[in-house]
Amino acid sequence: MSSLSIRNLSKRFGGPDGLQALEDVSIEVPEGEFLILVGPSGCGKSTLLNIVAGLEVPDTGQVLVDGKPIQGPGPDRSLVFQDGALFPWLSVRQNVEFGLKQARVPTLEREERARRALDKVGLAKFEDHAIHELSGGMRQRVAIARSLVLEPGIILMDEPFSALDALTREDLYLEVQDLWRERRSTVVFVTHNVREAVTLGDRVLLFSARPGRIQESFDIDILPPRHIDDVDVARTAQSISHAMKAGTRTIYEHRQTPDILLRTHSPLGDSC
Ligand SMILES: Nc1ncnc2c1ncn2[C@@H]1O[C@H](COP(=O)(O)OP(=O)(O)OP(=O)(O)O)[C@@H](O)[C@H]1O
Repeated sequence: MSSLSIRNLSKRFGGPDGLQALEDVSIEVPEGEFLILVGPSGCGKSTLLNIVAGLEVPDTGQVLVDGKPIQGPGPDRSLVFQDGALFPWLSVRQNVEFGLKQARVPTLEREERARRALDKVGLAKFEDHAIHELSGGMRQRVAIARSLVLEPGIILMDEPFSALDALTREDLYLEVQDLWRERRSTVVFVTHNVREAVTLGDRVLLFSARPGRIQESFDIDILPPRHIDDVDVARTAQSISHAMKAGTRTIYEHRQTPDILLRTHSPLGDSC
């Protein structure tokens, strides 16, 4: 478990006249917090996660893990992507072992740790399967096992469930809550789905439309385990959605461009 400090991050793509993706974002994530980032499409959530993972370099600002500035990617942080980003030519267990192999962990220990991680996500019986034999939900479980096996202080998750059907997602919400209660990893999780955010998070940070800044912070005090259909979850999600729509409207009105004024749908699509 590690703490994460994000200090005054700004990021622009495409030079001085380019696109300002993030502007002066600062976030303190204490050890063991499950933090969720939500916000309109294109507000810089993935950019922020990539900077924390060490895959992007900010223009200004700093990321510190346990008080020390990061120097690129490291074993203290692992990233779970939307599509799992698994290697199709490797078996399920080989995928989970991959990071351990890179870290030169001895073969027997590697196999043992991979089996334990697969057991935790309910895939013990599938260790020798090929990736193409798995359903979408099973693939995301492999991606989670691959992240857990490295025992990182911080797990970064970028819309890990957005490509899954509703029932599979609901199962995974419960599994993630169980795993997290057991391990208490520090998690930063990006989603478009406000109900998902409230189901999983200790705290939800709402980003403004681009350039991404923190618009509002919501502490989620609903007792776990939470289900996405719980009344309290729905009520809290609704207030976050309202805040998001109000923020987006304010920005649109401020810009006063006709194409934007014509826009009527929610920036969250169907998920809010
Ligand atoms: N490597 C890049 N080069 C140029 N522009 C980029 C790059 N990465 C992101 N952007 C732009 O920066 C802005 C923020 O992108 P980002 O993916 O971080 O937003 P997001 O909030 O995660 O969006 P979504 O919710 O739709 O996934 C977008 O306008 C995007 O097109």
